[in-house]
Amino acid sequence: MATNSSPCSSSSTNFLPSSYIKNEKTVLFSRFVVTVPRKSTGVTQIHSRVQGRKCSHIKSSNGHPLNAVSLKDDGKGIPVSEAEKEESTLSITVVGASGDLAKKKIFPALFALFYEDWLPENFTVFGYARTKLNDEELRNMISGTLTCRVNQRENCEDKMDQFLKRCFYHAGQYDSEGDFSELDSKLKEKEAGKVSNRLFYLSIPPNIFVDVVRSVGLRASSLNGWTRVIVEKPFGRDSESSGELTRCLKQYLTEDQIFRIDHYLGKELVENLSVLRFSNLVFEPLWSRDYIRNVQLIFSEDFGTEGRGGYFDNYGIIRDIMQNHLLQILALFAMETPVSLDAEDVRNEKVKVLRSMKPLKLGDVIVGQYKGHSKSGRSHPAYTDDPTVPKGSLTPTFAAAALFINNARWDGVPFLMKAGKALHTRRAEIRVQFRHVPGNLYKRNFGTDLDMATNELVLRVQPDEAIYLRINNKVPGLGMRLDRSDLNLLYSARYPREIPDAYERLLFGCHSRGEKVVYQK
Ligand SMILES: NC(=O)C1=CN([C@@H]2O[C@H](COP(=O)(O)OP(=O)(O)OC[C@H]3O[C@@H](n4cnc5c(N)ncnc54)[C@H](OP(=O)(O)O)[C@@H]3O)[C@@H](O)[C@H]2O)C=CC1
Ligand SMILES: O=C1O[C@H](COP(=O)(O)O)[C@@H](O)[C@H](O)[C@H]1O
Repeated sequence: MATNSSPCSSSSTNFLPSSYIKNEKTVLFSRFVVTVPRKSTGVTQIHSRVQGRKCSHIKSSNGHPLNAVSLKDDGKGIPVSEAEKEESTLSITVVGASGDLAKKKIFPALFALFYEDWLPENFTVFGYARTKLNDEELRNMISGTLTCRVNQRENCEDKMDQFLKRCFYHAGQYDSEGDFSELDSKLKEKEAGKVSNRLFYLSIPPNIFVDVVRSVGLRASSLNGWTRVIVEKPFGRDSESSGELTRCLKQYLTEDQIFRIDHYLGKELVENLSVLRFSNLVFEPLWSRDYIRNVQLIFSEDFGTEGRGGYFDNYGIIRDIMQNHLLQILALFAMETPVSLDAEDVRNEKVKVLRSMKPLKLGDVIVGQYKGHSKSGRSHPAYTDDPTVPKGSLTPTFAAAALFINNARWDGVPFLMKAGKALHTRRAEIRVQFRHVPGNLYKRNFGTDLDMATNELVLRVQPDEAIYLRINNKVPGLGMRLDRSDLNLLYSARYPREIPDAYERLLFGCHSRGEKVVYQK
């Protein structure tokens, strides 16, 4: 078992299986969400007017703006003036730049932010990993994954060239302070004496998080601006290992510098969940056990681990998808109305939901693992055929679970989570099934299957983002035939603009804390 006195090295991180929900709180910084441990510095939002525009600054409870916190000032923070902001630089280092997430999501998201002018004037992107590459090789590697918005292709090539010229690479070991010192020198060169803000995205396996944070903290943090580190999941395997990881990270960073993100909370439809519920009178009165029969949270992918087995096999689908992405959605869905949209208020309501949850029983869970099969002349390998998966592995790649919230609003309503890899389709949905109409006058028209006639509200998170409500209506004509139809808000029809990727929202939030978003509207 991990103890307070154990050393914070990767090899000492002892992961034990069980739930690790209880130790965490979720903070919503206006446009994105991070989880922080319970005793973290609180945040509050204050409003002021800058140049005639209303804007929000998020302040830490120590009274300083969070965006002024520098590692070297021990987390106490130094206020940054507007003039200093003009003169500041932003350096974004993608640690693990050679990996799957970096190539698929992080570099493309950074390019999209640049394309849309959401990055500051002075910025530099660095890739860091062990793989030996030079700047040009990094640029070649990522250029294939950068895409322009479908509806905004003008100057796309130019913009890509401009972006790639700002991308550099440094090869190094994750536990080498010397290698991070060299990175620091390269960063300083690009920052050219300006106030330097540094963002490190840890796109690496979790067993090396602490090594990197130590090296960053000791050798590559900013001396005159802020330093922030973004980590996604898995943030430990259970309560103890999650706490241990926090303790280790906090030896080198203050809480304000650690951004624990969940990229599902950056998805457009997940952001819209609260808007739908709290800004439309029609839904909130129905949002309880009185009207809702069950809630389904569904994640499926039509591809397998495909070389990510080394990571996946240690975690399985429950820790990869359910404990974080689906549980965050569940908490947002089920929470009471927060006092305000401020981070702390939303987080507090979500924590109450998690604390009211009935511990999951083995009998309420099923697990499975995908097998190989052939379809239309193509063969699809089994999970254990993946060379990165240990032979004979029993790690689940599919799970379904019924969860219950023991509170006045949700008592007895099953929240059904289903998640799987290598299934038939790729989709993520929230499906809300309502109760039957009591004494339904039209039941004869529906036949025996009353379930067919119940209303359903669906938030299709991806692909083809949509919100639709299944209702019953009369088929036009002299007879009385009923039909089921969808009142459908299909995003591609209503909003022809491409929807930003979740990582764009999160990366933007981490470097700006949403200030530009607030300025704009
Ligand atoms: N892929 C995804 O869709 C998502 C991933 N994540 C999280 O992001 C992080 C990165 O994921 P992903 O890119 O898929 O991971 P990868 O397995 O692709 O690893 C990223 C890089 O880390 C280095 N690396 C890999 N294994 C080791 C090791 N055992 N020891 C030291 N370095 C290693 C490699 O770089 P090099 O050898 O060049 O040093 C590799 O290119 C993980 O924490 C993952 O859980 C979160 C959400 C989604
Ligand atoms: O966190 C993860 O998410 C991806 C799926 O993300 P999406 O945004 O493409 O839906 C999943 O493939 C991966 O296993 C998991 O680690």
